[in-house]
Amino acid sequence: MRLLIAGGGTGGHLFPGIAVAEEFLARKKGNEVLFVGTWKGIEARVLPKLGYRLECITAAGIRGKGNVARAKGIAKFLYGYAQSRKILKEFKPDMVLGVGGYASAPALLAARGMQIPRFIHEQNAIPGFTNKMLAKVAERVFISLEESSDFFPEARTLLTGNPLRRQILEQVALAPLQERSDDAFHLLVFGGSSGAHRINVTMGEALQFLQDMKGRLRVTHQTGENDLEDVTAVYEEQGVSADVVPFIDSMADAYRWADLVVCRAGATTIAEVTACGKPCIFIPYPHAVDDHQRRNAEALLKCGAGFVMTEQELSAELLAKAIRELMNDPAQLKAVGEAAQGLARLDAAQVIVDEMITIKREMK
Ligand SMILES: CC(=O)N[C@H]1[C@@H](OP(=O)(O)OP(=O)(O)OC[C@H]2O[C@@H](n3ccc(=O)[nH]c3=O)[C@H](O)[C@@H]2O)O[C@H](CO)[C@@H](O)[C@@H]1O
Repeated sequence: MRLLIAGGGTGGHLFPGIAVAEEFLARKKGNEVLFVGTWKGIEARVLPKLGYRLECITAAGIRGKGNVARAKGIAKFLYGYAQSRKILKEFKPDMVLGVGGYASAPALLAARGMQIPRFIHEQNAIPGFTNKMLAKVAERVFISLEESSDFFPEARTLLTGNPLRRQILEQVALAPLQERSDDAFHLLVFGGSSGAHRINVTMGEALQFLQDMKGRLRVTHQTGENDLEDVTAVYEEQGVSADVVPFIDSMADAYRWADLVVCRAGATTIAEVTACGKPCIFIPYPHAVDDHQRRNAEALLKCGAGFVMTEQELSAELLAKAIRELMNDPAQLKAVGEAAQGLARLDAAQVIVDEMITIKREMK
């Protein structure tokens, strides 16, 4: 069978797509996957390295901008639609899965015109415009969180959770076997797939308040592309041992290593840290559509499964205080990690692949 996966832009959309691709390819020798995305998206950097085929189309948002930008968006959409039809004719997929992001709309709509079964996956509690629109033409809408069911037609919506990549699932299986030999404290700081400037700056400033802890503190800090040099310099100045990188290829290794995580609260990040049972201080991105990151984080806070600091309350001193307290309270860290793990759902990719294959067979 052949599966086309459309969308991306950010890691939060792309990585669940990769998780479904892994599951689909593992089902049967000879299964094929093709991704459709854009050159600007994270997919153009990540997929070729992993050995996946990627076709890039032209796509852009067409909502809520000035008239000129809107007209340009529509023209790009129509061009992307024509490109998608051509790709579909050549690849002849049995089914198409949209994972959100600009490229998913032209590809899914072209699939509709060619009567190829179509599916979408929504990662967030509050769906974006593209998925709300595409739900009208999808055979099934797979959702990660109960909250988003209100936005989609009940009869065609299935709660699956957010698909996790094999590297993360393997980490989950390994976790109980791992023991640490040193008494260093491992802190992982990352700001979603593109890094977070505010987290970079605040964490850098927090180091001055953690001087008494620096004997034990080891940090891995993902900065994104822009702040790498500045953040590296701050750790050096403050004498805190750190591995500062623009992007982490193996998040599974990073999670395994970490005793505590400071991060944004994107949907895919949440799915991963809960699966790995990691205690986190979430700093939600305040400009995410409908403030959905805050909602994601608060859902965990409510269950004692994470800590939350909004950007409004965030300060270097407060962040340092929270880190220090948790460094000195392994019992609390353990309890919060376990509560997080209790919320994880691990079989999303399997359920999605099962459902797509079943529906494809029924439609024959
Ligand atoms: C600012 C914004 O609107 N962000 C959205 C975007 O975020 P973003 O792309 O940051 O999404 P998430 O936080 O959900 O996921 C990040 C993904 O990137 C991976 N990763 C991250 C850092 C790294 O160095 N290496 C790496 O592989 C993580 O393992 C994870 O798989 O899409 C998500 C899913 O639609 C939304 O919930 C987020 O709100």
